[in-house]
Amino acid sequence: MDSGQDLAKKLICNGHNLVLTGQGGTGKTYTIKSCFEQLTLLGKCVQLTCYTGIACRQYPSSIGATTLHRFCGLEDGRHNNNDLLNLISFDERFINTKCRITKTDVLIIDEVSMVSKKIFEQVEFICRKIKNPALYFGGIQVVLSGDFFQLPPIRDELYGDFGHYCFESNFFIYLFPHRINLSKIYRQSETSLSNAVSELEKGEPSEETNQFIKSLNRDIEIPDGEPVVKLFSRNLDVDFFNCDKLETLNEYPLHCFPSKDEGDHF
Ligand SMILES: Nc1ncnc2c1ncn2[C@@H]1O[C@H](COP(=O)(O)OP(=O)(O)OP(=O)(O)O)[C@@H](O)[C@H]1O
Repeated sequence: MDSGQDLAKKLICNGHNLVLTGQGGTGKTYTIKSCFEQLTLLGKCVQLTCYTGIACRQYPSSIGATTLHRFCGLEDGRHNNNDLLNLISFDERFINTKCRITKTDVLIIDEVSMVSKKIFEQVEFICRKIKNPALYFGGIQVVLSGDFFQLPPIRDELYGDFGHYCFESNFFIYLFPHRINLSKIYRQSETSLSNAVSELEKGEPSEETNQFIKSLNRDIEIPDGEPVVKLFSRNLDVDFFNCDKLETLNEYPLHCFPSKDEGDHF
């Protein structure tokens, strides 16, 4: 571990709240995994959560990472604080949520840049009311990990979420006096690329970065009829494209494969 990672681990394993940030590839996940192991050895009940299900998969199944929404029973964000508290306190469908929160000593929230102020404050409220009303987060130690230059919170105005960052919350500074930004990039050694990413995410590309990007400009030759991967930023465009492609396959019979998902409701 480098000195930043080592300091982060020491703070976390000594019971401090921490915000761990750093560009992609600086070893945030690596550090969190190591802390998880150490905290578990110390007999702590650690809940590792991510904003998305996909990010949960980067952790081994033995860690049992879940989404933050699942951890706290947030469902799709429709409940206000008191309604959600009532559900978790008295509705038997939320019994697992209540048990999870009650037994948690340490809550790790990965991909924290995507957690909105509204979600952050709702998780704090629920943990406090369920576990210990006298303490923020009910006394649960909280570790936040992520890169605020990556994906921001998603607005959901229907349910009163205006997409503010969690650090805009009034009690954020008070709760997280310790913040470590990891800076050594392990994932790749091409410095021109990592410098470019670092400068572009701040919106301040240097002359070298501009030159580097220009040097990548080239015509891409795609041989006729070769399949190429298309990327779209909206599901609607994906659906249109896929429909179009499916229609060109009409010489093949169309099969439907019905499926039924089963499992815990929450
Ligand atoms: N101290 C270290 N020594 C050796 N390898 C390391 C160290 N720290 C991180 N790595 C390796 O570097 C790679 C990137 O680390 P990791 O995935 O933890 O970065 P990250 O900051 O979580 O990235 P992202 O934000 O993209 O998720 C991994 O293969 C990891 O094993």
